[in-house]
Amino acid sequence: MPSSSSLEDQLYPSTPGKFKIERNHGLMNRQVHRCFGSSSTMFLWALLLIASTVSYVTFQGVVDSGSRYLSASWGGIQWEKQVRASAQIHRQGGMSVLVTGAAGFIGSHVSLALKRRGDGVVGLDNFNDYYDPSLKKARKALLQSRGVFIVHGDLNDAKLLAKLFDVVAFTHVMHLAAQAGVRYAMENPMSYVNSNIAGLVTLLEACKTANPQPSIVWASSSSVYGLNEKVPFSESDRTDQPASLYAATKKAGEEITHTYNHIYGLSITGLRFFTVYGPWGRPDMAIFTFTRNMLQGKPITVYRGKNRVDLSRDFTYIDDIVKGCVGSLDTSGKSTGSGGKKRGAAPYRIFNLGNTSPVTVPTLVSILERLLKVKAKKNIVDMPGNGDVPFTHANITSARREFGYKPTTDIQTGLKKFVKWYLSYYGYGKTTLN
Ligand SMILES: O=C(O)[C@H]1O[C@H](OP(=O)(O)OP(=O)(O)OC[C@H]2O[C@@H](n3ccc(=O)[nH]c3=O)[C@H](O)[C@@H]2O)[C@H](O)[C@@H](O)[C@@H]1O
Repeated sequence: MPSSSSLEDQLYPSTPGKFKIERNHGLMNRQVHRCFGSSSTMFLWALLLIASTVSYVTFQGVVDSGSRYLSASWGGIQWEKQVRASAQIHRQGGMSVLVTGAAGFIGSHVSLALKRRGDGVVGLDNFNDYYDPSLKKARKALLQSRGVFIVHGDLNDAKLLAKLFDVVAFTHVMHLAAQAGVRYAMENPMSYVNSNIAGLVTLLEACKTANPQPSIVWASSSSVYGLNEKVPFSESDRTDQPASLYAATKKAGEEITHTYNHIYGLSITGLRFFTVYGPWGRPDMAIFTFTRNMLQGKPITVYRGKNRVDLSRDFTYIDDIVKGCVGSLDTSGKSTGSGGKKRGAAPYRIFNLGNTSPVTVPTLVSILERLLKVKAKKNIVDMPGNGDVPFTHANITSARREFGYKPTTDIQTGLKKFVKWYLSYYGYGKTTLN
């Protein structure tokens, strides 16, 4: 039978602030005695207290795990069935690919292309509101109609990633989830750190632990070339003078993936995309905002570089990028590690995926004017120092040599396809395109 002092010990364990506690002891003793009267009733009260504490803790546990399943949209038998069905391979020698950012612009296109040729595809996306999530939901519906299931979850959810690798032995990961946009990094820097650094590491940790380890192809960016002036940009050019935090996080991603390749034998391919555009594109990008504003009769802001030089971009059409992504996956080579241990050297590759024909922003606007039959109201302003670079231009020799990458869509053709999609998606009815 515990003495009253042992109960007091539980209430007031020995601490460095002993003097104060002893002072309170007397008071506590008096209160305890007033409440409990005799030592036997005190014991009963003690039992009751312990029992209620235990049942409270147990109840909290149930509530916690219950709320995780209630709030998380993943887990359960039905969910696992959907994941497995989506990952099913329907061609000989096919692969099962986890596509992160599958409800995004490039992710949705790559997912569809892989599924179309018979590969297994499972998407992962957190459907954040960096831009209108209804567009992401529409892409999701499209993918769902083609048999691609998108898991609603976050890259930083290590438990979810472990579960996914538990349910499916993915052969490849196409990592396209990221915080994109060069200028938004001034507004919300931490979102870049969360997605492009922390999220990337969480994913790599899951990949390194997975057995078998998948091969990883992931989205870097042309922005890593930063303030370089030598054109066209080659993969071996310096990438140590980024102009935005976005670019810095992508550059960091290249270093981080190198570490995982080196230590754990993960096969890694980084793709430096050059201003990708096309149907289902990103609403934060210039082609999208220009089109929207011009159709709504609103002005557009056209940035201009130093000495009134026009800015230019190596705008690359989505279908060409998809071919580059699929080519990278097909030639990625295997990861060598298992159980978190490296068993040999694995490929580490970086490729530019651009169009090789830069176009100035004013030229872009004039093509849109012709296609939309609208005269743009242009505000021409000096390029603010918020992350932009004056020009980009890709050298694609490496990607051509490794997997026959050869962009075939010029800006006129690509913009025509984009505008056609835009008009139909946003209900502008039938417009004949020139
Ligand atoms: O290639 C890349 O690495 C990057 O391409 C784009 O970045 P950016 O080239 O800046 O694409 P846009 O935001 O569409 O801008 C295209 C051009 O239009 C200009 N622009 C943009 C917005 C605007 O209001 N006015 C304007 O003149 C920009 O200065 C730039 O020269 C993407 O937003 C990045 O996520 C991607 O990583």
